[in-house]
Amino acid sequence: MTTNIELDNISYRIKDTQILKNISFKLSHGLHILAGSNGSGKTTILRLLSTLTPPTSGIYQYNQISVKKNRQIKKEIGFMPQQPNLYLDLTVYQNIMYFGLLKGAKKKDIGAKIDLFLESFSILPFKNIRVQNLSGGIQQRISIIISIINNPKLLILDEPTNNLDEIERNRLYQLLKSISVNTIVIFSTHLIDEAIKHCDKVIVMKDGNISLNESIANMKNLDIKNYF
Ligand SMILES: Nc1ncnc2c1ncn2[C@@H]1O[C@H](COP(=O)(O)OP(=O)(O)OP(=O)(O)O)[C@@H](O)[C@H]1O
Repeated sequence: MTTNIELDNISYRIKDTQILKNISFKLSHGLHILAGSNGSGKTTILRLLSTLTPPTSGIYQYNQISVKKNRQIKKEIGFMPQQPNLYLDLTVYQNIMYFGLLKGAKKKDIGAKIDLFLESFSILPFKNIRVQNLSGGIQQRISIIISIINNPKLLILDEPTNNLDEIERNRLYQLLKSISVNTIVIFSTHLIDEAIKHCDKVIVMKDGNISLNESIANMKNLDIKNYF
């Protein structure tokens, strides 16, 4: 079955501050960019999609089932947070294995894929190094690998292009594009002009609302910057 998600009238408030305002949209497979200026609500909506943050009101459905009633879906979601959240005293291999097992992947499947992923992100030599000895950029790449190691049906990445050079970013876009053939992939980025060339759909947030939700094919006469 093709995965789909639907947000219906989702709001999120912290004390008296309304951060997300009555957001509704549907997503199915494909590569989606989430854009918007600083503070527009991108991280908040991505955390909500990942189920880490529950909405204050509204309904979030995953394959027509409320996520509140279906804890199993957490295993079908891959999430890369804006700041890597790794065990610093474990090695790269141990971190990926630990989080992969937590997400329900099998040890032998993780073992079979790990070197390929490390190689494709140019970090294979660091496989057995403790994370505390590695730069933020390398930790970022480990965090991307962790988000995809369990073959998620919904893959969410918060600013995955941070700390990556142009070659690595292009490799990432290709990887996400190939995953998105049968997976919902959504990522936030500030590199709109570059990322838009690789994506199927763009969602723009402005002040906690969705100001644009459009397929790239229909964007020809639209200037995305007008929606920021
Ligand atoms: N814990 C909090 N308490 C109060 N306000 C918050 C809290 N977390 C986020 N906000 C506010 O919610 C709004 C949305 O924040 P969010 O981090 O989702 O934006 P963003 O689009 O991801 O920004 P950036 O591009 O800078 O990462 C901002 O105005 C932010 O200040």
